[in-house]
Amino acid sequence: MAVEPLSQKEIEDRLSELPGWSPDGDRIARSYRLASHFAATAMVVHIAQVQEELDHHSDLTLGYNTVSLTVHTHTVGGVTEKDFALARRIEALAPVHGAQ
Ligand SMILES: C[C@H](O)[C@H](O)[C@H]1CNC2=NC(N)=NC(=O)C2=N1
Repeated sequence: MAVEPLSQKEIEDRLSELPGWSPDGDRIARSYRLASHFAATAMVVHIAQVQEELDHHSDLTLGYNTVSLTVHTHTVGGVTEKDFALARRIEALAPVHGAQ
């Protein structure tokens, strides 16, 4: 997969198709609210499985009933298609966990 940094317009276009995700400096970011701490923790484990599968990892914070994460591509120090591929996979698994 291409790992060239995306332009601001390319990032904005892709974010427009990912409700809840937003630009955050040289990253993209999303926060989820869940029904309990255990639900949030289970979602973190699921995200970790997907990240290992993709070999692409977010920086993630587990709160009482929240999961907050940012994603960027370390090797280029910016946002690439790999970040959006991970974001889409996280969006796809979020409903399983009742994440808002
Ligand atoms: C060696 C390993 O494939 C690389 O370090 C991977 C691991 N996970 C990664 N995750 C992210 N977000 N960016 C990377 O450049 C990256 N590189």
